[in-house]
Amino acid sequence: MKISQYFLFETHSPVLTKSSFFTVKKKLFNKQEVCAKRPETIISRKMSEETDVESKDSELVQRFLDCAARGDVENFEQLLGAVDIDVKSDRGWTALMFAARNGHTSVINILVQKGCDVNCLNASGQTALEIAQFWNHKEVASILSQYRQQLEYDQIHNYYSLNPLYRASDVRKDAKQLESAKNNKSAKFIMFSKLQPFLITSEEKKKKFKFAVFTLDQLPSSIRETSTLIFLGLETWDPVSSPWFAVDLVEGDHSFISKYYPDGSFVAPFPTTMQMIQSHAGLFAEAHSILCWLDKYRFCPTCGSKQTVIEGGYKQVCNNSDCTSHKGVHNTCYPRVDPSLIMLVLSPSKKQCLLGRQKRFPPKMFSCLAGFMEPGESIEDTCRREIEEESGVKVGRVDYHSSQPWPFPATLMLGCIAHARTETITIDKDELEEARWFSRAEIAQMLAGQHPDGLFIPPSQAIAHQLIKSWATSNSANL
Ligand SMILES: NC(=O)C1=CN([C@@H]2O[C@H](COP(=O)(O)OP(=O)(O)OC[C@H]3O[C@@H](n4cnc5c(N)ncnc54)[C@H](OP(=O)(O)O)[C@@H]3O)[C@@H](O)[C@H]2O)C=CC1
Ligand SMILES: [Mg+2]
Ligand SMILES: [Mg+2]
Ligand SMILES: [Mg+2]
Ligand SMILES: [Zn+2]
Repeated sequence: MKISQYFLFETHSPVLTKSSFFTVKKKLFNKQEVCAKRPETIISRKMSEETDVESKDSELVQRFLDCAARGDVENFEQLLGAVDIDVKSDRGWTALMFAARNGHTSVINILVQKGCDVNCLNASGQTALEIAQFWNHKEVASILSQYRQQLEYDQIHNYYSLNPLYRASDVRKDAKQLESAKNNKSAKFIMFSKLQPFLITSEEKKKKFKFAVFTLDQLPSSIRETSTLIFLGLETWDPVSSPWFAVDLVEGDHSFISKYYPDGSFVAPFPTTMQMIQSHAGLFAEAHSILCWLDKYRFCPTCGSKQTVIEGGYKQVCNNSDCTSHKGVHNTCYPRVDPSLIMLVLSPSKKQCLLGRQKRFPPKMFSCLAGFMEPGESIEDTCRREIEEESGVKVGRVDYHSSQPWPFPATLMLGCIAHARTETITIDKDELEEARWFSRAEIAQMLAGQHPDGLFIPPSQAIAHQLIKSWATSNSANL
């Protein structure tokens, strides 16, 4: 039997002595463990590698890389757009690396302007910059190092966070403005049914999905009366710019959809939305999180009464006028977000990083450790607690890296770099199947899809990938 301490609260206020909580000691009986399976959220390896595998096979890719290697600008430009700009050869070499190897400044300039990934690593852990430096192509090295410096000053934007809209909370809080936005001739509407988005294939970027966008005159008036319309925002800060709405379609006649977009379909959000054009992935994150909240919080969490949806789906007010949710910090009325930590743990020597495998991961995939923030915790506390719980490793300093909305349904991933004080690993078998330290060289092989045992990390759309990559590419010469 253990002796435990209890902190006392009375109607939400802590019972305090002069300087501390008033505590009582009480015998604690054996705690019953309650284990429930989390819903499957497998990051599909197939999705992550689909682009690579298909294009690797294609003759187009060979020609693209070959033109870059030979500095054949004319033919190279013709192939741009037909293949993924960062497509890799079998040894993990990109067009940028081939051009850097042979000092083709003109190809380098084109690739950089088109937004290629200058931080890619090949299977030997080299970036294009290091290849240019090794072969003494000074002009190429100078362009690449300037561009990398510029990137370091730019804000990091993770997938699902690039929402192009100005959210215009002033418009959604004003019933008159909201009504006129719904009737605005330039208004745009995207469709959901049972929390599934209606998507089409992008004409500009084949193999990518985007929303089918409807205009006001394409929308039957009955839809606007029967469905919930979520106000997503305005196209620009200008109040007369086009408003965007997500329509949650109720059961009924949806034939207008196939009339305009016969090739589109309602799809399961995960993992298909990982393959959207980035701006639409941002729209999806906003709309899907709100719709999931409206779907789950149908009654007032405080008193159980019915609620009324207002402010374009961004608020629900309790219909019971005596309900305490109307007073003070009425945070049950607004959409909820669950903060969660995801961290790349560096070994005390900084030469290795810690990755783990959850049972639900596809075979051979390793990722960063992650865990939900608990009430009353700081980011640093959550990070240290989750790492110690899951791996037994003790962490000292924690540095913030970047964040990512993870709209399944409304998690906010806070990405950190954690500095370990110890190395011994003892895994929590409920959470992880395996965890181990990886060297930079091994990470480079995984990033290039060249690990000898076929181990790999999540795709670039996941913040886990970005954390791992940013460590592997910073100072990659020390591999
Ligand atoms: N974007 C990315 O790159 C990655 C994202 N993630 C996401 O990070 C999140 C957290 O990771 P995970 O390792 O699962 O978390 P934890 O390490 O905290 O472990 C999961 C536990 O959290 C419980 N849980 C579920 N929802 C909540 C909540 N809202 N608040 C507190 N605890 C909760 C689960 O309970 P129960 O057993 O009752 O379900 C489960 O026991 C997940 O949403 C996951 O999908 C994870 C890795 C990579
Ligand atoms: Mg955990
Ligand atoms: Mg976890
Ligand atoms: Mg946890
Ligand atoms: Zn209520």
